[in-house]
Amino acid sequence: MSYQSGFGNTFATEAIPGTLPVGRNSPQHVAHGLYAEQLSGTAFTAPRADNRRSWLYRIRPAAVHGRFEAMAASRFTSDFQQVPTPPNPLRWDPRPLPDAPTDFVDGLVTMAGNGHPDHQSGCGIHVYAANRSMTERFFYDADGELLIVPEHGRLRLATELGVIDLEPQEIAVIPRGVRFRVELPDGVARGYVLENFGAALRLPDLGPIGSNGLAQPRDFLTPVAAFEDREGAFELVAKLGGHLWRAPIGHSPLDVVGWHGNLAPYKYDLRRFNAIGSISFDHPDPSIFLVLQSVSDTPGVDTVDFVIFPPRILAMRDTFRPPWFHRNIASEFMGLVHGAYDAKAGGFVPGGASLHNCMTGHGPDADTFEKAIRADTTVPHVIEDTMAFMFETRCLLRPTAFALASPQLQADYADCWQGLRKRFVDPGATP
Ligand SMILES: O=C(O)Cc1cc(O)ccc1O
Ligand SMILES: [Fe+2]
Repeated sequence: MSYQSGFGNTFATEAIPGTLPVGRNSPQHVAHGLYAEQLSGTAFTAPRADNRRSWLYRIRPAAVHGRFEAMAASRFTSDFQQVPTPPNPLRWDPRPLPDAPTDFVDGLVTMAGNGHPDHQSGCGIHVYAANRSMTERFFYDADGELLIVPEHGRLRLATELGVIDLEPQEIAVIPRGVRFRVELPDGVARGYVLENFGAALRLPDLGPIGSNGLAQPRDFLTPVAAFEDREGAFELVAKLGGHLWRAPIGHSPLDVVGWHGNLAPYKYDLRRFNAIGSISFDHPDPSIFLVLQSVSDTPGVDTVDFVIFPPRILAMRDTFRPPWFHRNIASEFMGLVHGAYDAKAGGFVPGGASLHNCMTGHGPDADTFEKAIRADTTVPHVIEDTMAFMFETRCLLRPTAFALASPQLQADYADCWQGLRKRFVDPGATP
């Protein structure tokens, strides 16, 4: 498997030499009898720094397929108004792996979200559990870009623009509209998906951190061109306007022999993240762990942030080192892909999830608190074997009816704080 390195770079790649036209995009005749097709991911007139588009040279244009018919209502949805959103902290155990044959698309269920794809704002948060590779079936999401976070089992993402091999602790991003299928090299797979309806994810500015640190551009990998020349009775599934549609297609749409441009899928190994933290005192805001952001029209207030909590060393002295108790305007959906999370002694396990919505009080559980106030903060504490993440949103994250009725929802989650006894000693009170 080979990749091209760099975030948002303009790439040029061909699986057959001489495929790409030189000095132009759409010659009268494309090499090898291919069709030229542009895929644009931003408005044609978007500023150059934001503008994303690629030119695809393919065996058949994307328009060659049968008529789309609506699929039955699915648990993979953009309907976030199904039920009122409770202010309770919510936490889920991992979803069991399926017994019945289930591919990646069938295995997607929506946990929460906000906004709507019609308005290009907000996001859907989904989890997948699958046990069957897609072979005769292809998918694209016109509603949003997909950030895939595997937790269990590897994925092979065969996309129009090339093949990405992905394992837990890595992530992949598939741009809006790019067709792909998902193979499961381990036979089973489970993980999380962020469907970003807003502006394409980008690397944050680093401000005073300087020109290096956090996720570094060269660690983002985009596949080289790879194509399939396959014919058969296949199916193309699309998500548009919050609904799933299916059309018959007589060939593999992964038939792009060469492409150039800056709109392309990519992967990133979260273990490459260069964590920055406090080396004096106090626990910093989690924005120091920002990997990718979808900026909104309000400066500094993102539609959605992808944040990770990677292995790191806590050196802060005379400090309560775990995350503080807090209430935020932002809403926080968390998942765990490896190990344990330092704010929760138990109950939050790989494949599980939690949701702390706007202004819902939360923080370290009672056990973590007790340990942290006893810790010797003159010595560094090495946090190893961990990889938690957060999808943090500007707007309320509304759980679906499915998520709230799920048998994996932990009825007793809020109990983890109820043992935080009163410690107050009023110095003015008579003993
Ligand atoms: O709630 C959480 O565990 C996520 C989180 C971590 C942190 O270090 C600071 C704030 C925050 O919301
Ligand atoms: Fe939080």
